[in-house]
Amino acid sequence: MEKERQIEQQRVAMVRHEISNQLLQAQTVYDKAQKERSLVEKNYVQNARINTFEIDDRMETNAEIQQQKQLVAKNIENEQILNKQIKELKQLNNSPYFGRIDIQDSADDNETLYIGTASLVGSNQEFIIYDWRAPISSIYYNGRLGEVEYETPMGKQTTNLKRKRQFTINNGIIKNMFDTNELVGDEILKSVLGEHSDEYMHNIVATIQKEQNDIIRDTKHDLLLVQGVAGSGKTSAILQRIAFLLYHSRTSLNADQIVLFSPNLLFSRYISEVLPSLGERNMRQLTLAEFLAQRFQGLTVETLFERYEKKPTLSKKQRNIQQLKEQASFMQQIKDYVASLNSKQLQFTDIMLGGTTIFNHTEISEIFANLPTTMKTPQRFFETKNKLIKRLNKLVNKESRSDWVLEKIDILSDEQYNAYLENKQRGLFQEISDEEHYIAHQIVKQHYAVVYDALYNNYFIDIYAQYEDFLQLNLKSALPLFVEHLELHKLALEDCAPLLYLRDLITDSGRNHTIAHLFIDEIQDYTLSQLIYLHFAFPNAKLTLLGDSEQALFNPLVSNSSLLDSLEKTLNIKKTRTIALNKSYRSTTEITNFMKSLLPDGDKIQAFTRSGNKPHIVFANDNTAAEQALYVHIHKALENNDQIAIITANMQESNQIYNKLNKRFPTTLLTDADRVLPKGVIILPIYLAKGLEFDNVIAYDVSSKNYSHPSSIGILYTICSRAMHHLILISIEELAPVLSTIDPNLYIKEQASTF
Ligand SMILES: Nc1ncnc2c1ncn2[C@@H]1O[C@H](COP(=O)(O)OP(=O)(O)OP(=O)(O)O)[C@@H](O)[C@H]1O
Repeated sequence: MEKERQIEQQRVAMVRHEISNQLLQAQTVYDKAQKERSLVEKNYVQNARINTFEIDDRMETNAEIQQQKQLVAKNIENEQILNKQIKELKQLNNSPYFGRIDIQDSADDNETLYIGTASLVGSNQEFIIYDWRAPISSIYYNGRLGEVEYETPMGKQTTNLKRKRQFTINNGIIKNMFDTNELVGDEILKSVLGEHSDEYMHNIVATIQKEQNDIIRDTKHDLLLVQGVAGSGKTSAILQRIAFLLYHSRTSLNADQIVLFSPNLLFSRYISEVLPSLGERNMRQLTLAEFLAQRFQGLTVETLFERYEKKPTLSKKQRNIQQLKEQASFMQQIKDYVASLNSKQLQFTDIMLGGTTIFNHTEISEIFANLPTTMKTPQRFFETKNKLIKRLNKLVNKESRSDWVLEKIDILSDEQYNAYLENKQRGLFQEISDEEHYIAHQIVKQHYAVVYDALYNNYFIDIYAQYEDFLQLNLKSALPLFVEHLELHKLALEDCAPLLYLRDLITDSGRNHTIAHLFIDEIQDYTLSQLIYLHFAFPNAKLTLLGDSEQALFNPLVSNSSLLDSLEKTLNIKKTRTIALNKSYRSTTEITNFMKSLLPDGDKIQAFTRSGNKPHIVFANDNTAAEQALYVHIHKALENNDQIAIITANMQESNQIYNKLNKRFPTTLLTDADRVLPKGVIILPIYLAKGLEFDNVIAYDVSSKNYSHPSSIGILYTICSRAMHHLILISIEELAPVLSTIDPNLYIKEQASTF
């Protein structure tokens, strides 16, 4: 093998030499392109300044400026392509590839292929490195030695896989090299997983596992539901999937057409480096709270976290109402309600400017009522809007002749006058009166801009009053609380999806047809009504939904099959596929075995063989003893590590611990507005730790006081599954029932000393 290693090392050197050459060339072209652009830009600024008094000159200048503008845009595009190329080459220079496959199509047709994060083509058009996303590269992830199949644009192909080799190359030096018959050899994976947690998630391109590869390369389904146990690589796989899709459909898909809903802002930042590390631009990323806040400006929308914090205080009646609003049937009721709306029911509202009513709600209502009843509500609404805009245009025309406007023109400075002319050059009008009329029109249009805005944005319907009407007819008991919230400019989370659905169905707006892929992480935290709305809001998007029903913090636990069943029925999607990931990679075997024993059906979870310490359960008789144990474990962890996460059931607990710790340690209490995970001691409630992982985790306090309800098992499981290497649970007085039933061999029992 040593000889082989030398040969491979020589090849790495040869490839790096080629990369350096290409890098130099690309850099030269890039520098040239940049110089050219700045020259064109300079020219453009000078031309734009040219005196434009003579009409002929002006027209010529305009054409020239347009041409230069296009030139600049083209140059920028070129530069972006070159920039991407340079980045890819730099990355390849450090680690040109991670895999090699030797294949044999026929007896005398042997081929050796190297696989890396991007492809590298030599001067004779030969592939020195294959991109991991190329069809042939899938053999590396999928095939055992022998006859293997792979998909190509021309259909299935078969070949004979003779050898599979894995590398870890750093700075051009082969650190590790294995020949393997495993799907992807455990050795390299083990060493990757043994590393410390990082501020940013890493890509898994070199060690993608077969089931993950299925998720990544699926292009046949419109709904892909990934149900994976904690730490099974769901998030990692979908980020790789995004990179794959961008490559697979590179002529028709760009990163702006992909939206990922992530559970919180910390997570958004945590995963933000994965796509760039694969040479791709990041998709659009947002949390549900951000999405809703954008749509309900002026109101304070309850977040999932606020709701979680107040859950214990809700009455049974409130909880029932909440659940009703979150079901698919409620959204169907909204749909039926809109379909059967009559003109009298529509809650039109006055459009005002300053203190003056421009359109009165009765006038709007009459316009709507006079439209043919054969038209559907959204069509009638649209026609009403058109008529209102026409009336406003008429008003603007009429008003532009009024005295106040003419007086205003008289006192305009040259600068203001030109600003009103916008792109229209002085003198393009035949008569001076035409120019003045144009200016007058502009002035009045500006005066009525807010009214135009209100019409375009459909503000002539009071959607909240409409929802009240709907509740009055369909769920009367929910009305008082909704009204009470609204008076305080607040909106409960469960009302958001139905309200948006109602608004969009009536106004035929709010939908984004350009999004081609919608990814939702932590799907178990979404209600059916939210999913129905998101599917409606992004009608052309294929869905990739991933979650772990066991990590349901906010909603009742739903099994995989019933979730898929409801999604298929309610979203009406035909081509669906579910993929289960049962192997957990994040934590050591000991931690995985511990956390799986918390679940009734935890047996399905397989631990990846990476050994470490058993978790500790610390039993404390009182608060003082628990705090002492906490200090000791923090000290110990910080000796070898620069970060430790203390995860609690809720914010109140986090707050209390923070007050105790912040004088002793560099401590940060995280909130839902935080994006950065600092070093030192970090304290956070479990919902903010979603999707994240830490070397060291302390779960505080795991007593029955916090975790006696059966639904809290999911919370404990989620907390424990955040730990990669070390897990400590501290309990005060009576241990949570679920923990007291765990096999004592799975953890180390520790008694906190009382001082
Ligand atoms: N094929 C793989 N190669 C290397 N590392 C992997 C692989 N799959 C998963 N991992 C690692 O395992 C850890 C967990 O992965 P990830 O966060 O994607 O899992 P998840 O299923 O989304 O977890 P959770 O639902 O618990 O938040 C990460 O550190 C990730 O890098």
